[in-house]
Amino acid sequence: MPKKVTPLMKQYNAVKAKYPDALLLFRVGDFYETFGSDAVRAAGILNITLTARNNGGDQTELAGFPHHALNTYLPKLVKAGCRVAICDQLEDPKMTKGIVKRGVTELVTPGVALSDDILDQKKNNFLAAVHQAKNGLGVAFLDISTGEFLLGEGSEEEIDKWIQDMNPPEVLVNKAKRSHWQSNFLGHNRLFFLEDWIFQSDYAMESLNRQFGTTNLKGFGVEHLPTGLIAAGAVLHYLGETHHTSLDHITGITRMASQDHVWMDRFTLRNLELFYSPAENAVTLLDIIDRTQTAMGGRMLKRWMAQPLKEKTAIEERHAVVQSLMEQTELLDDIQSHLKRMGDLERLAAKLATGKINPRELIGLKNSMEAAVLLRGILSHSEQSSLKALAARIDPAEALRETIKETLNEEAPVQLAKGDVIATGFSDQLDEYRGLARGGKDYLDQMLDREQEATGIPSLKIASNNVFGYYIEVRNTHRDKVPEEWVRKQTLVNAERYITEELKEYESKILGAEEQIGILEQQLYVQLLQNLIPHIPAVQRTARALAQLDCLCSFASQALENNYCRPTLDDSFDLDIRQGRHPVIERQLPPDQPFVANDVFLDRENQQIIMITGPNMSGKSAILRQTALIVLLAQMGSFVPAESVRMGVVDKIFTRVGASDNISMGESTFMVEMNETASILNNISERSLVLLDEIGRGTSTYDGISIAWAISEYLHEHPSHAKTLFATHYHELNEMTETFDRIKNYNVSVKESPEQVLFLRKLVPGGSHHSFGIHVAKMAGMPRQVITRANKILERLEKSHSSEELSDKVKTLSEQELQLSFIKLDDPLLEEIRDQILETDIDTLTPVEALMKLNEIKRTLQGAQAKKN
Ligand SMILES: Nc1ncnc2c1ncn2[C@@H]1O[C@H](COP(=O)(O)OP(=O)(O)OP(=O)(O)O)[C@@H](O)[C@H]1O
Repeated sequence: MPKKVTPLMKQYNAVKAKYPDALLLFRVGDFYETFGSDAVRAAGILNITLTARNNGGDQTELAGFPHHALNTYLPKLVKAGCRVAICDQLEDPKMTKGIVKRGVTELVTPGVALSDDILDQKKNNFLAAVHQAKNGLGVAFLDISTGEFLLGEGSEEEIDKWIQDMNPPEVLVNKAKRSHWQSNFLGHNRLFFLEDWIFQSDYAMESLNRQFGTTNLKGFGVEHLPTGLIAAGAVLHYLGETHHTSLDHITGITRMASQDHVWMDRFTLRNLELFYSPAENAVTLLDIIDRTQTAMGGRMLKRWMAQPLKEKTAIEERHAVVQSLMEQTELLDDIQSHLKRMGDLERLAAKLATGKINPRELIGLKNSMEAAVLLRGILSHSEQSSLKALAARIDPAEALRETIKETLNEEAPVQLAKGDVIATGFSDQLDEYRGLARGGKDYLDQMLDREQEATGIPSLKIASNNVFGYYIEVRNTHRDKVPEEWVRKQTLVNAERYITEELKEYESKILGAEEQIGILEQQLYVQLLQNLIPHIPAVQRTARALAQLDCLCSFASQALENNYCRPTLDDSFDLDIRQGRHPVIERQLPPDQPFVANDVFLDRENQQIIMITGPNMSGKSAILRQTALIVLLAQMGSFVPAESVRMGVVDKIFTRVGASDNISMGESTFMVEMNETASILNNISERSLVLLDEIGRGTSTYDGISIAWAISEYLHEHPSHAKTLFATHYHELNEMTETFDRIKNYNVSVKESPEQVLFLRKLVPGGSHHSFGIHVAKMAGMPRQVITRANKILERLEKSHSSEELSDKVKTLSEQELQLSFIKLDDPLLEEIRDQILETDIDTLTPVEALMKLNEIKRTLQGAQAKKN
C-alpha cells in the first residue's frame, strides 16, 4: 500500500526540497517545527526534546519550539554553524480554509547575520567569496551588518592571508570546482558552493551596478580587478538567495591591496598572538592595547593591527595625533566620554537599511549623532591639523536628527507594537484617535460613578478581558440590585459580569480607536524609515571618522597608562630599540617581578643577524616577539613600550617557531617547520624583519644544527640583508660569527651557582657555552634522582668524543668555502645579456626575430660555459 503523506508534510517536503542545505524551521500554529535529520540536529544544538510523529506509516523525528522563542534559539543554531531557513505562514490561518500558504521569508547563515544575538560587537562578520580565473585569484568580503564591502586580487598566499585577517564564517566558491577548493588552502574554512553560472563577469557587473546605482565602477577604482569583481558579484547573488534585498547601506566597494600594508603571513599572525591565541584564556596583544570606547572603533583597531601601514608620512600622521592627545589629557577625556555614549553607528545604519531597526534604536541613533556633533565642535577648535580634518569628516546629518526628533517619542519602547512610538503632535489623525481612546477611558470612569449612584452598589467594577470584552462586575451580595436591562455575560463564583448598551457602544469606539492607533503608528514608522534611508551614507561616513578617532584616543590612553614612547621613523634600514619591553608580558608579571627591558640593534651593514643563545626560560622568545610587536605597534600608528625607538619602515615581518610547538597540527611537525621557513626565504626583502625561534629543534641535533646553520648562512648571503633575530639552543651556531661578518652573538644572561640558575633576562653581547636544560628540569620539580642522574650523563657525554667532534666539525664548516651562491648583479655575463635585452624593442619585434634573439642569448651562455670548462 502506498504511504499516505499528510498535506502538511507534502507542503513541508516541497519547501525543504528548495533548501536542502539549510535547517528548515517550519511554522505550524504557534510553533516552529523541524523534521527528520533537521530535528535531530536542532534537538542536539538547542537541547530541546526530540519526539517522533507518525507520517503515513513512517516515524519522522520532530523537534520544535514556540514561535516567540525564535530570538533565543535562532542565534544558537547560527552560531553552531547552521544555515537556517525560516518558513512562515503567509496568510492568516483564521481566514483560510484548508492548508495555510507557507514560504521561506529569510535564510539566516553564519556569514549573513544582522542580529545582535549572533554578532560580536567588536568583530566584523564577513561573508567571503573566492573566485579562481585562468590568470589568478579574486576575493570579496562583505559585512552586511556594517555595509563594508571589499575586494582584492592576489596570489594564493595573499588571499589566504586576507581570509585569516577577516576570518569569515562562510566562504562562497564555485560548485564546479568543489574538489579543488576542498583540497587547497581554503579547505579548512566553512565553504558554501554556488552554481557555476553565478561566477560570470557580466552578471557580476550588472549586480554591482544595480546595487550601487551606477553605470560603471570607475568611481571605486576596482574596474581593473575582474576576478575580484566576479567574487563580489557572487556575494551579492548570495544575499538575494538568502532573501536579503533591502541593502541601501551597501553603497560602494573598496579595493584591498596587500602592497599598502606590512606583510605578515598566517604563521606570523599566529605566532605573535595578535588577536588570536590557541592557548585557552591567553591574553592577546589586542586585549592589552584595546582602549576603544565604541564597537566600530574596536573593529577598526583589529583591522589596523592586521594591516599595519608602510607609508612613513601616514604613520607619522597618526603618531602626531596621539602625541597631541597625550599632551591635552582633558581633551582626551572629553572626547572619550562622548565616544562612550555612542551607539554602534555602522550597525545601526545597516539595521535602518534592512528595516530591522527598532524605535528605541532609532532614538539611540539620533542621540549618537548628537554626540557626534558635539565632538565635531570640540575637534574643530583643535590646533592639530589631523584632528581638525577628522572633525570635517563628521557629518552633522541635521535632517536625520530633526526628522527622528519630531517623529518619535523620546521614550519610545523597543517594540513598535507596544504603542506610544510616534510623538504627540506629529500626526493630527493619530492624536485624534489617541484622544478618543483616552477620553473613552475617562468616560468609563464617569459611567462607573453614575451606575454606582443609580444602583446603590458601592463595589461595582468596570474592566475588560480578551474573551468577553468590557463588562460591569457585581459581587453576588448585590446581585438583586442589578437593573433588568443589564445583560449577563459571565458568572463567576462570587460575582456576575454584565454588559449594558452604553458600555457596548463605548467599547467598540475605544477598541476601534486603539486598532487605528496601532495601524497608523506602524505606517508612520515605516514611512520614517523610508525618509531616513537617504541619510545612511552620512551616518556611515561619520562612523568611520569616529572609529578612527577612537583608535587614536585608545593609543593615547594606552601610551599614557603604560609609559610608551613615540617611535622615530627615518629612511634608514636600521632598527634601534632602547630599553624595549614586551607589551603583553610586562602587564602580566606579578608586582614583585619587574619586567627587564632590553636594547636591540639591527642594521644591514654590521649587525644584520643576531644569534641569541641562552637557557630555556631565560627570555629568548620574549625578546624576539617584543621586537616584532614594537615594530608592528609603531607602524599601526601607536606609541611603543620602550625608552626610545628609531627605525626605518619595515615591509614584511616573518616569525617562525620551532616545530615542537606545533604538534597539534597533525602533519609531520618538522615538515611544517621547514615549509614555513621555506616561505620566508623565498619572500624576504631588504626591509623585512625575520624572527626565527629555535628553528631546527624539531629534528636530531645534527640535522637541526645543519639546517639552522644553512638558513642563517642563506639570510646572511642573500642580497636583501634582511634583519634577523635567531634564538637557538645550539651554542654551536656561535661559531658562525667567525666567518660571517654581519652575524653577531648575544645571550640572555643568567647567574649560575652550583645550586641554581638565576635569570637576569638581560640581552648581552657574546655567545653562551652550554644549555641549561637540566637546571630548568630541576626548577620544574623533577625528582632529585632524575636530576642527579641527568647531570652525570651530561658530564659523561661532554667528556666523550661525540660532543667535541660536533664542535670541531662545526668549526671546520666556517673554514670551508661557502656553498651558497647568489647571482651577483654585477656578473659580466648577466650584464651582457641584460644589454642584449634592453636594446631590443619588443613592441616591433616579429616572432622570427624574437626566436633569433633568444638564440643569440643562448649562444652567449654557451660561449661562457665553454670558457669555464
Ligand atoms: N625581560 C623579561 N622580564 C621579566 N620576565 C621575563 C622577561 N622575558 C621573559 N620573562 C618571563 O620568562 C618566561 C620565559 O620566557 P621565554 O619564553 O621568552 O623564554 P625562552 O628563553 O624562549 O625559553 P625556551 O627556550 O624554553 O622557549 C616568560 O613567560 C616570562 O614570564
